[in-house]
This record gives sequence, structure tokens and C-alpha cells, in this order.
Amino acid sequence: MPIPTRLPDAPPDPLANRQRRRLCQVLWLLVGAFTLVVGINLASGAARTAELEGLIASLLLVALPIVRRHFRGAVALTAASLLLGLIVLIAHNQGLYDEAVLAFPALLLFAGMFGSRRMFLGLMAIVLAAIVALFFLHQGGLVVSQPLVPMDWRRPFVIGLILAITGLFVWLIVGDLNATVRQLEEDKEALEQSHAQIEILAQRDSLTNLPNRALAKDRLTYLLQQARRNGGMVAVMFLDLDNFKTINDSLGHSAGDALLCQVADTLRGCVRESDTVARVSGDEFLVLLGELQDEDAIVAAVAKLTHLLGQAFVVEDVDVLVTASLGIAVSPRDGDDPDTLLKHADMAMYRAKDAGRNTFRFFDPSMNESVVEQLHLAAGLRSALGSEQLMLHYQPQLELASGRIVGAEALLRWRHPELGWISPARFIPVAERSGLIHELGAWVLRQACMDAQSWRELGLGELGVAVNVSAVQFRRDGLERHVARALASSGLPAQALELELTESLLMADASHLGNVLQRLSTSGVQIAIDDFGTGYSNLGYLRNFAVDRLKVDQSFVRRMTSNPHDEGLVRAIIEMGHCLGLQVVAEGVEDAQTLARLADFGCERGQGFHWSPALPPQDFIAFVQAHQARA
Ligand SMILES: Nc1nc2c(ncn2[C@@H]2O[C@H](COP(=O)(O)O[C@H]3[C@@H](O)[C@H](n4cnc5c(=O)[nH]c(N)nc54)O[C@@H]3COP(=O)(O)O)[C@@H](O)[C@H]2O)c(=O)[nH]1
Repeated sequence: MPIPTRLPDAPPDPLANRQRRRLCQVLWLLVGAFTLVVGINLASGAARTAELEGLIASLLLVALPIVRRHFRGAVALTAASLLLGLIVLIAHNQGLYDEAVLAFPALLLFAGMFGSRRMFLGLMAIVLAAIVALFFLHQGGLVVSQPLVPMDWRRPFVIGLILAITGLFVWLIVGDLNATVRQLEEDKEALEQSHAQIEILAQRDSLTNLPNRALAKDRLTYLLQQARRNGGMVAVMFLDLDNFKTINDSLGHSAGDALLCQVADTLRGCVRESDTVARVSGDEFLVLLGELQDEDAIVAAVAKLTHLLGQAFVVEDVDVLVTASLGIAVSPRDGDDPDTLLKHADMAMYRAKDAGRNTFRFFDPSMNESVVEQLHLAAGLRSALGSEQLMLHYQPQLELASGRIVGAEALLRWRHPELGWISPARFIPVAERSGLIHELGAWVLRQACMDAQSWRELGLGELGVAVNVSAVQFRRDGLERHVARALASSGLPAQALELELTESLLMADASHLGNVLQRLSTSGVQIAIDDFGTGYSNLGYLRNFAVDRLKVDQSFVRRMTSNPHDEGLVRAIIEMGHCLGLQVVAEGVEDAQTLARLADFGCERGQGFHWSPALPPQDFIAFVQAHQARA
């Protein structure tokens, strides 16, 4: 495409188009006016004047067709024709007595409307110079200027015509100015509307229309200022839905969105107008309560919230049960600025999650210290991975009827170079929170399968190995892959591997878990429910999942000989397990009396200090060999 050597005079915008249209109108008007005065002058015998006026009208006609392409050229031609024409007309007729002098202001208006500032000032200077020149020409007798006496009818007509054209120019300018102002106002309104829209987008969550984190923070700042003035407390609640990912994965994202909207409505319905419910990310909500007199009011609000959330939501015709973990920080006790309160509520929420979900926790200052400790532990754990600091110990599991060792539970041990032995009860939650559990869990699976296969190769018999699997490992895809790799690389038969899951996991991740367990079970891997009796004990879930064994929680087993209630509970669990076709393993067997009671109740397996604590691999092998030698 050829590059244009000359840019068009007028920019192609609506304002420029309007200017062009206006100039054409003005030119036609002037041509019309000059034609009229040409006719009048011809009729009254002023042929010379008519000729001059005709010349001006012709020049104006020349300017008309070039308006579109050469706007500035057309303006310049018009202004020059009018200026020269008027000066000659004035000089030729009555000099400064001539009515055509009145047309100078109209000419200046024309230049102001269409020309540049330079053109306007130039014309002004020329007009003033022409007036001065005409005066001196008259004084010097070079031009004879005499007022026409008596006055005839042409004079008021021409003056009227000039004033009418000048008035029309003013009217057009004012009209254009008003139109521009109106346009500016419309633009301003549109701009304000888009600002408001942008503000809404910047402060609201687009799915639920709840305030987002930024607006929630502003509102919290306001509530805190109010509380400082009037007294009272402000509660910041961090609420995280426990099983949202499962719902999203199983019912689809549109169902997940619908559920979030329903949860948002429910939360909004729980609080007062002056309180705030905000959505801060996927399944995380903030509830801000102001003007509270005591903590009882907060507890009452939490109770109301959890009660309403506990009712089934209907999403795409499916009843969905929702639970939430809540962390609460209260001002001024837990902080008096938004950032601190939000951080503390967040920490408390994680504590609620650690405590098994579907519960709430108030912030307490020890959480702050433990966060620092946890950061240290996470850093240490990261460097411990792949080193000899981490190892597996094995606690024997026995068949109660025969007294045979049938396998072992693999329990992870960490010997920190400075802190010494650290309990898995302390570092597993840290690994879960930091995401290290995936790497750690995969290593445990590999190592446990390798060790169990080596027992077979040593001739210890077909011992099984039980591995603890965290709920966090289940939530991320990949567990099945890790299991398959561990079995394939060790050569251990799938039937010899047992995965231990906690009971609360069954509640939280129902449908996703059901599918994974079914596939693992089909491959031959055994599934046991750990710490049974401490969770929700929903029998329906047990029936639906591919589970092989229940492990009765050691807290009941340890107390069963001293507490009839615990004994009754252990017995009931064993009977219930049998009704469901499951084997039962008792953990925490510490004495012969407990063992005898368990055997009476028909419990299949047991493990505990009565036989042995968890042992390092070599000690475990020695223990099994000694046990088998005794048998
Ligand atoms: N996700 C993973 N969790 C793991 C792994 N390894 C361990 N853990 C979990 O850590 C928790 C604490 O375990 P630990 O300190 O090893 O305690 C175990 C036993 O030593 C203890 N036990 C066994 N017998 C007795 C007994 O007779 N009395 C008594 N007081 N304690 C006893 O119980 C723990 C076994 O618990 P459980 O897993 O519930 O069978 C614990 O929750 C481990 O699960 C890991 O690799 N991954």
C-alpha cells in the first residue's frame, strides 16, 4: 500500500465532520447573502459594487467543493475572499461610513469558528490595519468617503443582513458549544458509570456478589474504628468449607458454583445488616461481626452459622451436606488492626481443620508461637527428605486366635540432628500443611513395600505391611500411581499392602474417595479404617466403601479393662464390624487381660506394647524370628 505523502487536513473524527458540515452551511449562507445583495445592487444601478460582490460569491463557490478534502484551505480561501472583498467594497463605496464595516465582526467570528488561533489574530490585525489605512486614505484625500445622504432603503437592509448573518454565526457557535458541553456531560456520565462498574468489580466477588477481601478489609477497618469509639468487640471469622473440592470434582463446577451461591446466601441470612459476609477465595468466606458486647454473642453466632450450614443444600436435585471449619479472632484481645486479626483468624481456622474439621477454634497466642515452630519443622523436614534422618519403624500385628505375627504397621520416625526424635504426631501435620506429605508419603509407601518384600525373601512368611495415608494424600490425584509404583518396584503382592485411612476422611471426601478405594481394592490392596470410634461412625459410609478392616482406636482399647463403657464400645465395634463383613484390629493392646477380653469378643487382630512397640527394621526382623522360633 503506498504511503500517503500528505495527511488529510481534517482528522476523521465526529467533531471534524460536524465542522465540515457547518462550514458548508456557512458558505451556502454567504453565497446566498452575496447573491441577494448583488441582485439588489444591480437593480439599483450600483453595477461596480455588484461586480465586486459577485466576485466574492464566486470565490466562496470555489471554496465549497474543497471543504471535504482541504478543510483548512477552504477556510483560508473563504476568510481571504471575505477580507479582501470587504476592504475593497468599503474603500470603493463609503469608506468607514460604509455599512459593510459591520461585516468585520462576522468575519472574525468566522475565523474563530473555523480557523486557527493564528488565523484569527492575523485577521484581527489586518482588519484593524485596514480601518486605520482607510482613515488615512480618506484624510489624505486618496479615497473619497462620503456618507450617503439621504439614507435609502438599501442601508437598513444590508445592515440587517450583516447583523442577521453575524447573529446566525453567534447562534451556531453557541449551539455547537452547547452540543459539545452536552457531549462532554454524557461522556462524563459514561465515565462515572464505568468507574462505578470498575469499583464494583474491584470490590465484589463476581460469583456471589459478596464483598471480596479488599472490601472486607475496608469494612473491618471501619468496624474497628467504631469499636474504638463506642467500646465493644469485633469478631473476625474465617470459614473454609471442608468438602468443597469433592463436590466440585463429583458434581461438576457449575454445581460447585451453585453451592457457593447458596452458602453465600445462607451466611448473609445469618448475620445482621451491619455485619459483613465476604468471599475471599474459592471456598473461603469471611464473616465480620461488629458491636459485640461479649463472647457469648460470638458463640451464639457461630452456633447459628454451623446449624444453618449443616442443613442439606439441594444442588442440581442432589442433597449435598456441607461442613465448615471456622477460625475466630476477636478484637481487641487478638489484635486491633485488620491484618493481624485476619492472620489470627486464618491460623485458628487451620487449627479447626487439624482438629478434624466441622468445628471452630478461637485464636490463642500459642498458635503464633507454634507457627514459627512449624516453619522451622517444615524447613528441617524438607532437608530430612532422602536423608537417614527419616526411617520407618515396624510394630508387629498379631492374629489373636493363633498368636501368629501376620504383619506390621509402618510408623515413620524422624531423628532431627539437634532436636532428637520428633513424634510423627508433631511433624505429620506440618508435612500436610506444607505439602511435603506427598513426597514423604510416596517415600513411606516405597520403603514399606521394599522392607515387606525383603521379609518374604528372608523367609519370615507372607507378612503384610500397613501404611498410614493422610487425607491430604487422598485429596490430590496420584496416590494410586504411587501405590502401583511402590508395588511394582518392590515386587510385593498387592494383597500384602494395607492402607490405613482415618474415619473422618470417609465423611469429608465421600464420592472421590469411594472411586479411589474401589480401584485400589480391585487391584488387591487392603483398606483399613484407622482410629475407628473417634470420628463420625457413619455406618452407611462403611457399607458403601471397599473397606477390609476396622482398627479400634487405642484410647478405647487401653481403657477397656478399667472402664465398662469403653469395653462395651469396643465390643460393639467388633460386632458391628463383623456384621458388615469386616475384620477388626485392636490397637493399643498393653496387657494380657485386654488381650483375653478382645479374643473373647472375637477380635481378629491386635497390636500394642503388650507384644512390642514399633521397632527399627533390623530389630523387627529379629523380633519376628524370635517369635516364630518360640511358636
Ligand atoms: N500419614 C502418616 N501418618 C503416620 C505415619 N507414621 C506415623 N503416623 C501417624 O502419626 C501418629 C503417631 O504415631 P506414633 O507416634 O508412631 O504412634 C503409634 C504407635 O507408636 C502408638 N502405639 C502403638 N501401640 C501402642 C500402645 O500399646 N500403647 C500406646 N500408648 N501407643 C501405642 O500408636 C500410634 C499408632 O497409631 P495409628 O496410626 O493410629 O495406628 C499416628 O496417628 C500415626 O498414624 C506415616 O508414615 N504417615
